[in-house]
Amino acid sequence: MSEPTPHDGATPDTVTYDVVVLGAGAVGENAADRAGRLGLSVAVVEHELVGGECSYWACMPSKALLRPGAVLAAARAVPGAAELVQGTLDPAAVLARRDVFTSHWDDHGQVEWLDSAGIALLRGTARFTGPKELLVSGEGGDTRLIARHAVVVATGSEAVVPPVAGLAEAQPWTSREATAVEDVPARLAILGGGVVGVEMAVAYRDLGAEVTLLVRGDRLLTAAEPFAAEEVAAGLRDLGVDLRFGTSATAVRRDADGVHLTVTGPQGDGQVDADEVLVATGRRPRTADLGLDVLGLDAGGALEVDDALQVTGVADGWLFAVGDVTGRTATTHQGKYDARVVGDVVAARFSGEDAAEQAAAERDAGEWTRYRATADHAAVPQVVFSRPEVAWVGRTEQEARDAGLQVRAVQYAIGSVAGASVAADGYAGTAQVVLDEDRGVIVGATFTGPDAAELLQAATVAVVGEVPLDRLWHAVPAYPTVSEVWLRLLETAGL
Ligand SMILES: Cc1cc2nc3c(=O)[nH]c(=O)nc-3n(C[C@H](O)[C@H](O)[C@H](O)COP(=O)(O)OP(=O)(O)OC[C@H]3O[C@@H](n4cnc5c(N)ncnc54)[C@H](O)[C@@H]3O)c2cc1C
Ligand SMILES: NC(=O)c1ccc[n+]([C@@H]2O[C@H](COP(=O)([O-])OP(=O)(O)OC[C@H]3O[C@@H](n4cnc5c(N)ncnc54)[C@H](O)[C@@H]3O)[C@@H](O)[C@H]2O)c1
Repeated sequence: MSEPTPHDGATPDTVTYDVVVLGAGAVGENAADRAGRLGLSVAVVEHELVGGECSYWACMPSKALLRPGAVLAAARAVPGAAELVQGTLDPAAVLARRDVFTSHWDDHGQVEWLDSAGIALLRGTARFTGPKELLVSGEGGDTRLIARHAVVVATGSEAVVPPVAGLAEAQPWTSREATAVEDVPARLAILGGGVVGVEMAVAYRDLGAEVTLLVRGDRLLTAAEPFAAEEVAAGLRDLGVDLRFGTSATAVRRDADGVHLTVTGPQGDGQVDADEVLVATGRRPRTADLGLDVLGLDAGGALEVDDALQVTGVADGWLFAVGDVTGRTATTHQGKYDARVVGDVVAARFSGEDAAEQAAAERDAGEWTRYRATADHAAVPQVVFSRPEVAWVGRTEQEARDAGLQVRAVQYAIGSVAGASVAADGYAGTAQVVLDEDRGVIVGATFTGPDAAELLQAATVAVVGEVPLDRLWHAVPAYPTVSEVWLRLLETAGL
């Protein structure tokens, strides 16, 4: 391994590493790990908790909040078990289990992992002072940090609070407060019908809150198939969520009785009263304070990258970016995929003689090689852990048509397969594949229903592998499983 060294002739608090990763979220951690595998020295800089948003305020705590309600619903759908499941969730026990998943917001375990992987950790806030040069401001003072070869920016994203009169002053929740809650409010108002709004509406209904979900458009989850969004809307209403489409908050005020939202919608103007208001109106890349202007880049914007995750418009090929900060991926799994790619690219390009073969392979790399993040364009999986769950991969029918593909969408009611009827009485869910008629392959798939997420990987393999339908016909699903829907989809498609 090439050792980190004090910078020649510089002050003692200047350190140099081959590769510097900014941000130790799930994505930065993965990039750092792979970049170091061929011997480069790697440091990550982190100013909050090692593990980032996903571990402490996003994926893990939100799924820990959602899982108990899903289990309860599953038990209630099976007579014999249903009779034993009485009452509602125990919020204190749900939150206690959530606290275990967040390690009580202590990053000790993740720091140990960094250490075991040979990655140095610098605690503090990083800011560029020039190409490959950063200032890290931490509790112990400032450190000049030099990257010998490459910098990978993985600083993530943060919630946007829209400019609604009085909203910021009313101290709204973002996803951070919603996932780290200690006392469940009796009434929660949510702004935004995207993934965060939908998941938190389910979680807080499960925890016993009255939930009002305000959606300015006419549908939920705009990236999903319209039929899936409609099923989620019906599911929220069944749970007792007050779901209002075409409704915006125009002013917000907090007083001793809680928060009061002035809203305008199809029924005219009105007021929604709640104890807390959750803003779930999207996120922006964390680049505002990174000093990007010294590199000639726009502060506050996403860092645009190519398929090798190299930032476009920066000379000499030393700057890379991955994860939410790129605006290219918005999930942990896809960000980590890009992180594996960027780590391999950096290791191959900069490890010198130790990696001559890899360097040549990387130089000549094309689509679907380990050095190019091709799946980001064609096969991104997404799961919304709502009730019903929604899982999709690849293109929606409309996206495929917009891309000029000749497609046909084929649907099947999942509840009609034997495995689903065993899994739950009244299993409600839909499977759809989008078929490219010219090539005879699947370019997109969507599943709704209990545990729909677990149907997704088979679809992802089919899309990434561009498996011809007449070969897929030979992939026989076991009986009686929910996956049998694959056979029914192919039969419906005419095989
Ligand atoms: C409520 C919620 C639920 C979600 N659920 C899921 C899910 O179930 N599945 C899924 O795949 N995705 C989910 N996501 C998305 C997922 O959380 C993000 O895609 C993922 O966290 C992005 O990882 P990242 O490493 O790019 O950024 P982050 O996790 O935000 O990490 C960036 C790190 O950089 C640090 N940092 C920033 N600036 C600096 C600086 N200047 N100096 C030093 N350190 C800095 C930050 O402190 C942070 O630790 C969810 C998001 C939300 C909000
Ligand atoms: N299960 C998962 O994978 C998961 C879970 C949660 C979040 N995430 C990720 O986190 C990201 C952020 O989620 P999100 O739900 O905040 O964003 P989003 O972009 O999914 O949804 C934001 C919603 O807010 C609406 N909106 C925007 N501005 C508004 C305004 N001024 N007033 C009213 N409504 C407004 C939008 O129309 C949209 O419906 C997503 O990209 C998602 O991929 C993933």
